[in-house]
Amino acid sequence: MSMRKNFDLSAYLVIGPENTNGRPAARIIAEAVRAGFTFVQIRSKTAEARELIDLTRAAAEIIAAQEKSERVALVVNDRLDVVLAARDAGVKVGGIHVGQSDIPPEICRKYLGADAIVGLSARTSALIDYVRTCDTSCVDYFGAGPLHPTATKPDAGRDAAGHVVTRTIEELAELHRVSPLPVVVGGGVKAADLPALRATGVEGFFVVSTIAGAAHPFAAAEELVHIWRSA
Ligand SMILES: Cc1ncc(COP(=O)(O)OP(=O)(O)O)c(N)n1
Ligand SMILES: Cc1nc(C(=O)O)sc1CCOP(=O)(O)O
Ligand SMILES: [Mg+2]
Repeated sequence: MSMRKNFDLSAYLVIGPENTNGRPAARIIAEAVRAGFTFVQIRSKTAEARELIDLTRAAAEIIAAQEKSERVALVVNDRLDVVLAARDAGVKVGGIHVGQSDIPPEICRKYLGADAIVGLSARTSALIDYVRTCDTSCVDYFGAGPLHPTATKPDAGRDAAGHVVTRTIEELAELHRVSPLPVVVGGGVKAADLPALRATGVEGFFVVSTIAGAAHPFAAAEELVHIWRSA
């Protein structure tokens, strides 16, 4: 079955080489997947294309080595060129995550095909109206945030006046109610946020630093997965 019909957003790792305090990103991906993370996004604002392709290949091999290729989705942030190059090299990469100012989802769909996963960051202003009315025909899920201000993405939630606007738990519950697509929420997410986030009904959480910056990434990942599953 194609991953597009079968992905699990519940525990979603976003990671790149600049997030790991000098440790290999591949090692942290391996630990998170072993701990039960269900979705991996390769995201780097500094790596060159070749480094991104290599990391995407390493992530796909890690997922396959744990016999989770049919259950753990792998996507690349922003870089349609990297997804295409990785696929051309035989790497099992499921799709792409794009934002409002990135390559349009319909172009991603056109080049990646019907089986690919295309994730879209929901617009931060007027979020609820946006997800209710936007064209979702070629999108598979929404990323929403930030739950808290975050140094990982200082522009997340920044409004025209330069203020960071975070999403409230009430807003996220409403977002879940009106969204035609599954929603994953991130931005400064920590273990203590998960029970309230789970109660909104959204399909999952995404994290960078709570795993990639942790002294013990496996333990951090296991804790998040356990809390989400038992909340
Ligand atoms: C799952 C998920 N949700 C939101 C984002 C943010 O995407 P975007 O707005 O395009 O910002 P960058 O990540 O490209 O800086 C995401 N990456 N993943
Ligand atoms: C990639 C990303 N997107 C966000 C959004 O709000 O759209 S916040 C974010 C970074 C999340 O990193 P951390 O878990 O370290 O806060
Ligand atoms: Mg983007």
